[in-house]
Parts: sequence; C-alpha cells; structure tokens
Amino acid sequence: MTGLIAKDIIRVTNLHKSYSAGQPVLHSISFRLVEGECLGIVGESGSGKSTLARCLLTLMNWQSGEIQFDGVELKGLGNKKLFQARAKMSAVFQNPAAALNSRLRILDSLMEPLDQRKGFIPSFIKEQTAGRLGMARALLELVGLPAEYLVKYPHQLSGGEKQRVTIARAISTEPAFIVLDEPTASLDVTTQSVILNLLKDLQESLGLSYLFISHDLAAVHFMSERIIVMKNGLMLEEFSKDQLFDEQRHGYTKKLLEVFS
Ligand SMILES: Nc1ncnc2c1ncn2[C@@H]1O[C@H](COP(=O)(O)OP(=O)(O)OP(=O)(O)O)[C@@H](O)[C@H]1O
Repeated sequence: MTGLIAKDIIRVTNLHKSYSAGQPVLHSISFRLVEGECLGIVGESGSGKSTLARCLLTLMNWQSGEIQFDGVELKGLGNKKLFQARAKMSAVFQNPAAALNSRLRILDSLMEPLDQRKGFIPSFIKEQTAGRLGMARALLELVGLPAEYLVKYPHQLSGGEKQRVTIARAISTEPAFIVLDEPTASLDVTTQSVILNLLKDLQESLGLSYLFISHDLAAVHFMSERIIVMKNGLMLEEFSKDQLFDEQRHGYTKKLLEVFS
C-alpha cells in the first residue's frame, strides 16, 4: 500500500445509540476502517460491540452521529439506496447453526445471496462459465470443504464446517466489508484457530476488509492491523497491533492482556 492513499470503507463520527428510553449503549464512537484492513474491536460482554455492528449493518437505527459506508451516509437512506448499500456488506456471526436453514441443503443456503443477484459472478471464481453448481463448488473449495458437502444438510456438518459455509456465503458477493462478530466463539479451541487462519488467508488472498469483533484479545491481535478497545459503550483507546504491549496502554487493556492466552 506504500504511496497509495487507502480508501475509507467505513467512517463513523460521533455515534450515539441507546435502546428505547434506556441508558446510552454507544457514546461518541468515531473511527475509520480502510479498504483491505482488519479492524479489531475488543471488549468484555455488554460493552456495545454487537450493537455497533448492528448499526453498521443498518440492522438498527441510532440516535445521532454519522456512519459513512463507501462514501455514502447511511442514515436516512431510501429503500433502494439502503438495499444497494446492504448488498455490499455481509456478516458472519457467532452461531453458524442459527445462520443456516436446517431444512435446506448446503448448496441452497450457500447460494442464497448469489441466487438473489442473477448474472453476478464473483471475480475470484476463475471458471466464469461455471454455472450455479460450479460457483458453489468453487466457493466451498475456497473454504476447504469438498463438493460432496453441497448435498448435505446442516445437521450433518460439524460446527467448524458450518462456519466455513457461512464464511463462503459471506464472501460470495464480494462485499466491500464483512463484519465478523465473534465468529469463533461457539467453536472448540482447535477449530477456533483453524477458522481464524482461514479468515486471515481469505483476507490476504482476496483483499477483504473486516471488522472483527471479539472479547478475546489474543484473537483480535492475531487478526487485526488496528485495535479498538471498548468498555461500557465507550471507545477507551485505538492503537495499531504492534502497540498492544506498550506501557502507555489503558489499565483496562492491560487487564484484558492478563488473560491473553
Ligand atoms: N435489544 C436490546 N434492547 C435493550 N438493550 C439491549 C439490547 N441489545 C443489547 N442491549 C444492551 O446493550 C448493551 C450492549 O450490548 P451488546 O450486545 O452490544 O454488547 P456486546 O459487547 O456485544 O456484548 P457480548 O460480547 O455479550 O455480545 C448491554 O447492556 C445490553 O444489555
């Protein structure tokens, strides 16, 4: 990236959010996420990470502040523009079992986003004449699953395999950015590390932009170039990966470091 000015994919300015009449759960949140980077957000349970993710994905409203996505202010967008913005975002959540319809074969769950965008072929699929089945095979191959899995149902897959499918689905439309909200929290330790490595490899090979959310500082440090620490809806600090162990880190960050595995 030397010599090039990276483009902002997300620019959040002074974001405030509260649920109904309750206490604010996000206070004055401001940050940017640039194209091709992984920005990590870490904080204990209840710090507001998922609320922030849901605002960015336009799954909920916020009271004040701006969220620009790819240069477009998201608040107040009409249906058509909102649909266009959402088509350029995707997400992988904690529980892959809930993300896959138990009555659909993997082929149909995997292809849901592409089925809605007839004629779109992701540029990373080399065989441009592959057809629906060919694209599905290529997507599974990208996440290390064999083509036989296309005819299986979710209950026939392990948690890690299911999460591979949701990752393949999330990248299938070549989104401008992907929210990864605790994508390994429901997996055993070995599978967590395999999935994190897969996500990192995909980011590097396809130039993906990630917002990676976790309560696990070690995972955030592994995945991210920059890290934001949140507590009680506030951004306590933001720093680059190599500054995590600096003496000047906030006491709360140092506490999170104590459980660094
Ligand atoms: N739908 C809701 N209605 C009211 N309050 C909510 C709602 N969702 C979350 N909250 C509250 O907002 C605060 C932030 O929750 P949020 O889920 O964003 O935190 P988090 O950091 O993602 O936590 P976790 O790591 O446990 O998922 C919490 O106090 C939570 O109780």
